[in-house]
Amino acid sequence: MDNNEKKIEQQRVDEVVTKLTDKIDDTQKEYDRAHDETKRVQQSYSTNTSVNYFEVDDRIETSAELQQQRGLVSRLTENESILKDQLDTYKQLKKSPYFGRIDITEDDEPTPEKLYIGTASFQDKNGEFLIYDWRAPISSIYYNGTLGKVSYEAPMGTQTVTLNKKRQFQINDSEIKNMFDTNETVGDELLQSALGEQNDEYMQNIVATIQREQNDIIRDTRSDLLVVQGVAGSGKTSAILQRIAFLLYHSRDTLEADQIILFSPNRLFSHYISEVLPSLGERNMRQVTFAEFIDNRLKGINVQSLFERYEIDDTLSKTDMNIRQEKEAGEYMNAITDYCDALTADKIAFSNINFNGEIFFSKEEIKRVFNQFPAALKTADKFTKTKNALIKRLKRRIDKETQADWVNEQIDEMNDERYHNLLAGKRLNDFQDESAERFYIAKQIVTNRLQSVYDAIFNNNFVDPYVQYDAFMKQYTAPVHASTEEWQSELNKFMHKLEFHQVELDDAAPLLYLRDYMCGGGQNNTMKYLFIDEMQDYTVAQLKYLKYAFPQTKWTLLGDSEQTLFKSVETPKQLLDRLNSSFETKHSRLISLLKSYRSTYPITTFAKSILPNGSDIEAFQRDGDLPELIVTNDLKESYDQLTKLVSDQQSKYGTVAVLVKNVEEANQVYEQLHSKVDVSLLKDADRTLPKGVLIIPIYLAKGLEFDSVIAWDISEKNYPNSNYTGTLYTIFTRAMHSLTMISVGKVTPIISQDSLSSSEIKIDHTINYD
Ligand SMILES: Nc1ncnc2c1ncn2[C@@H]1O[C@H](COP(=O)(O)OP(=O)(O)OP(=O)(O)O)[C@@H](O)[C@H]1O
Repeated sequence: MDNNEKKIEQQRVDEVVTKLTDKIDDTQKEYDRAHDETKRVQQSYSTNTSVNYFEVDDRIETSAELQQQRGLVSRLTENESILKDQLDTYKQLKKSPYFGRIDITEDDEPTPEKLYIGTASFQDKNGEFLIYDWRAPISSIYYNGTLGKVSYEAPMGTQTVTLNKKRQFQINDSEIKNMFDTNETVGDELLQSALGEQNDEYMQNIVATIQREQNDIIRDTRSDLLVVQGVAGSGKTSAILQRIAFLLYHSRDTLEADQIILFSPNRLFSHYISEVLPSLGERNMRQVTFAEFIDNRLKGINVQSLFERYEIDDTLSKTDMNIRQEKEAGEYMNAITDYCDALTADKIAFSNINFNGEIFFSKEEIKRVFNQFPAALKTADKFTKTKNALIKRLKRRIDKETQADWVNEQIDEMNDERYHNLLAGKRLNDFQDESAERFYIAKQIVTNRLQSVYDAIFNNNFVDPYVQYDAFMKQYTAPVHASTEEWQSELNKFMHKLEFHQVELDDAAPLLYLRDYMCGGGQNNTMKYLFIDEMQDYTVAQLKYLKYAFPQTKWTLLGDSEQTLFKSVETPKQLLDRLNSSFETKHSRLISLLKSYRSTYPITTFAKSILPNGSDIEAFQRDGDLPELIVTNDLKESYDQLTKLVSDQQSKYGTVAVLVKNVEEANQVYEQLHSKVDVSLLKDADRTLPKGVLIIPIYLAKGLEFDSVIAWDISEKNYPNSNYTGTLYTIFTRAMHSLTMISVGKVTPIISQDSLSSSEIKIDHTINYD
């Protein structure tokens, strides 16, 4: 591209930057004013709270006034935070105002228009768009269209225009570093440069280089079940995050970030992706791991985590596996639905509601209440009616208790501040006389005291879900995958573990479903979108429970069936069949991503060579060193090699990870290394990635990436058969620029002669196949 053209573009960048600078100054002033105002109101608020409360009228008036002031403060704070967000956006734009330009002509408008596309929109004083937000309807042309006639979806329907030019920019610190004209979705040059960079603690946004098939995922607003099967490094996680940013923009009047929930594979991952949405000017969605979600709903019980389960997977018997399969299937959940629907009062495990060590509502009383409702009602409806009836009874007992001596004593001894707090929200005219006010205060005191009884009713704590689940299992006959005796011993195991407050992961979703479905609770109707990353790690039973728990959400599921850990790899078709049979949706869509962007060409080519269907995977053309395999004679030699390797890689790359099979191996490697080189051992509870070389069990590294990966001990002993193909594939594909493998003795058969002949790697010791 000629220099003159670049000069003209730089001039435009300069003009936009000048306007942005003015805008930043104005917004800063506005922000300072807003900040002062908030401070002023807050100060007067705290002066007001110190007025005296001796007179009844004063007390109530003060309370009403304080309510008003609280409202004002919260409005001002909100305004301040909007201005702060705007300031941040303008400052970010100033560094890099845009990354794309499209020249278009509309059919009825002969003069071409130049539109510039960036991470947020920016208008000048006359309302003219100097930058279009990448999520604006017209910006989709940038990602989708090749030159010529193109169409895009706008609020008023499909629009068609002619795309005359597409230009890409790399602008750093207000200066154009590179620019290209292209006819492709987003040309290779920019992508090469983005992917060639070294990794840091946080994932980056990819809005400047979104690829066409990723754009389909990001901009889909029709599907209520969107399933993305994407190979390792194909941008699934990136696509979800940009999709969330897109949805927040597209439905900005009706959708808030906290109505979106993402189930992420582990806590490190949550931290890793935490900067993407803020870098696009959006708030983060809610994020939770499945284990956290379960723990929250089964308080007081220690639910086995997926990670704990991985650790013992090797030791399980065939029977254990069969039973697990039984409980993970959709049919098991269907059986629970049928069981709950048919429950009668005498089959329900009611329990007493206690207060202060004494029975407040006995289980017999609760059962009688339950039994008075028509048999034809659904079990959950009977539960709701029972709850309402119990709450009525509780209220009657509260009213009676207000006359008790202890209550009168408390009121007489109460200090002004507490009295005032109990009156919060009340106005002067709300009470006829002082005794009405005293009754109100007494009621507050008793209600507070009996809060735990109310909570017990509200949370359905008058039924024992564990006993009920046990009863369900007892009557559950003819398991498909296990014999009657095996099933019986499973029942004993469940109750035995429960004594120690433990529940296995396979039981968690069925148990929760039984509890919630039976009582009609545990549903969140405010959540509008649900995302699951690494969907291959979820069982159908778990997905069904989530479907029950979030009934109003649209679903986006992303995963890679090849990255299944510690079990044999399932084909995408099998995975999909499982999903399709448990989701009854109107608009479902499957998108496959076959191109892998994360790793260099040699690494992807090698990684895919170990998969049975690896040839479908397309490696992005990015140069790099060949993966290296070091085969040693014994453990000592391996540790020596590893120590050398760690120091060497550390000097070359920002992030280096030694990926191992499990915690035991991680501990052993750490023991050997930590006195010689700077290494950190990562555990399940860790939320952030420390600097230096990391030793990580593979299940904690899911979804993450590192400049350099050292795959520890990929020997036959450690990875004996194809059950581990997914595990090794996941390890290899965490590497962006460098992959080194160490094998203590004979190499795993997963790296077969065939796989070696279809890819190129550097081997420092002959592999012996016999
Ligand atoms: N269009 C793109 N432009 C720039 N970088 C991209 C693009 N698509 C993917 N990448 C990069 O490729 C890497 C892999 O992306 P991501 O983690 O989203 O893939 P994934 O499919 O979730 O991977 P995995 O399943 O292996 O965890 C990231 O570094 C991401 O930034």
